[in-house]
Amino acid sequence: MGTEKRITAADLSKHDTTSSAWLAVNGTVYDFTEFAPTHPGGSEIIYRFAGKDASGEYNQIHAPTLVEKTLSAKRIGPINMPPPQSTAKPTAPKPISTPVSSVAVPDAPLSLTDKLNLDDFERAAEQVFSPKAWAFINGGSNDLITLGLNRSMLNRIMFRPAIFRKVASVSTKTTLFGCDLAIPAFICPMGTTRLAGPEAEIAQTKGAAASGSIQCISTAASFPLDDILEATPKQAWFQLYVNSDRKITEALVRKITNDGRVKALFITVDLPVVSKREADERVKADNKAVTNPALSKGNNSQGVAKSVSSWFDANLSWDDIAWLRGLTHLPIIVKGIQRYEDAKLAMEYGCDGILISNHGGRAVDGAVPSILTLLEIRKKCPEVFSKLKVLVDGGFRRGSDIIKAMCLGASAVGFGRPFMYALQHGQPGVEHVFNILRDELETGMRLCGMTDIDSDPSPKYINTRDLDYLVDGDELPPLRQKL
Ligand code: HEM
Ligand SMILES: Cc1cc2nc3c(=O)[nH]c(=O)nc-3n(C[C@H](O)[C@H](O)[C@H](O)COP(=O)(O)O)c2cc1C
Repeated sequence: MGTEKRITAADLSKHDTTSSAWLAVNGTVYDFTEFAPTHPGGSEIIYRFAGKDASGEYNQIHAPTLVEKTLSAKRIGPINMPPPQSTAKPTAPKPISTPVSSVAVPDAPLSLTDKLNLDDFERAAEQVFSPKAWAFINGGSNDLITLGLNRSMLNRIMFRPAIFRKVASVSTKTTLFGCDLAIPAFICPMGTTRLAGPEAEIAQTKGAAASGSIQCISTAASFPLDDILEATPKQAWFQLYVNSDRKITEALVRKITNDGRVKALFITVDLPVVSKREADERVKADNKAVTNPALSKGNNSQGVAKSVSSWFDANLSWDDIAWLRGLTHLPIIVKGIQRYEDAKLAMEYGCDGILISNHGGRAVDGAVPSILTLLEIRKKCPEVFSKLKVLVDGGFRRGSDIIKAMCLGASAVGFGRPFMYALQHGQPGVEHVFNILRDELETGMRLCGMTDIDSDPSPKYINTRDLDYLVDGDELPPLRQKL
């Protein structure tokens, strides 16, 4: 590239309109004119940086390879000015102990190995994440009611431990959708992951593999899908947001089907439209340092959540399961089940599984906490469990929480935010979270008198009286043979 003509800052600044929008990203100028209206994060952010260097904003959210791969045909050339010093608050997380970037290590509140539980990761994240990252990741919708209930309801289930059960040796292994799992836990799909740490989904997929588990890759991942799959040694699941342009989704589903490493397809249905996330909006409103007045459409206070959701298809229906089925042979799992009637419909429409989820309290606020939906499905339509795999996420933070869900018939539990907080430490952080969960799971099983997570869990091991009155129905019949 030595002889390539360099673009000057003056050249770049002339392309600051919707009809010619050039942006510099990491030393290279690209023509974003055609791409801007289709940008999943909204066109406004692109236009705001038209004619300018967007590296600071871009790198918080996306991996360097994303623009290189997506817009290689629109590359104009190298820029001859250094990337600007960000005028916004710093947003890249600062590592605590295991450095994941060249940022200086601050006074360490807790080293990685000193972190004893998943809440330790959350507390540390609050200290080291930028305000924007913390608001987006930790936040939920409206008054955070469902966010809080997800966890507090789990805490209202009590164990009924059995004694004299020869628990010296226990097995936490399971198999799901053709994947062997060391514990029945997986990394939930999460978008904009790079806000939490530069290695983002790469660290998550490698960390999951090293721990014998699996990541469900989000449609809205920070890294290009190819990069994540290349880093995935064996197996991954994929989460689908259906694009209003169905052709884009069809190509994507065919691609992941043909890849071979993707073993299951999760279609997310609990967020047909954008939800209201106020912490997120407030931080965004605070961060108006760089604007392009010529292009401003008046409202640039929408937060990360609002802008990322504008490309979702809000017209999905149960009939679209047949459309998906026509595109892939992979197991299809509906993510975002929040009532027993929909669990039954998923069964009737031939889905292979459901993931009970309210998006971690990020969809409609006031929705039933996930553990209660699981209880409701057990009481109202227990037949679902023999036809479908039932997974659950939302507020799970302990190995013992996994046992509670398994006792109610779940096949596996998803963990979201803890694996974002783990990214402070990159891959070692992800592995440490899995280690903690496995250790807590084994200990909890032994203390409850279980030896095999696949066959032992049953309602006999838990007391749900504190929740039962919230769902009417009969006493729970056991699902598994051994009590
Ligand atoms: C070819 C290049 C790009 C691609 C393929 C791309 C893709 C995406 C995708 C898929 C999302 C949605 C993430 C989610 O739902 O969690 C997104 C969000 C976002 N993108 Fe991009 N993007 C590109 C360029 C840029 C550039 C140049 C900027 C900065 C000027 C940018 C800033 C953002 C921001 C800030 C969000 C999150 C929403 C927000 O904070 O308002 N992107 N982008
Ligand atoms: C920062 C963040 C981003 C998320 N992005 C997605 C996504 O792209 N697709 C999706 O289906 N769910 C997404 N979710 C929801 C998670 O998959 C999962 O349902 C939820 O986080 C589980 O709750 P927990 O965080 O309490 O464990 C996201 C959650 C968070 C916290």
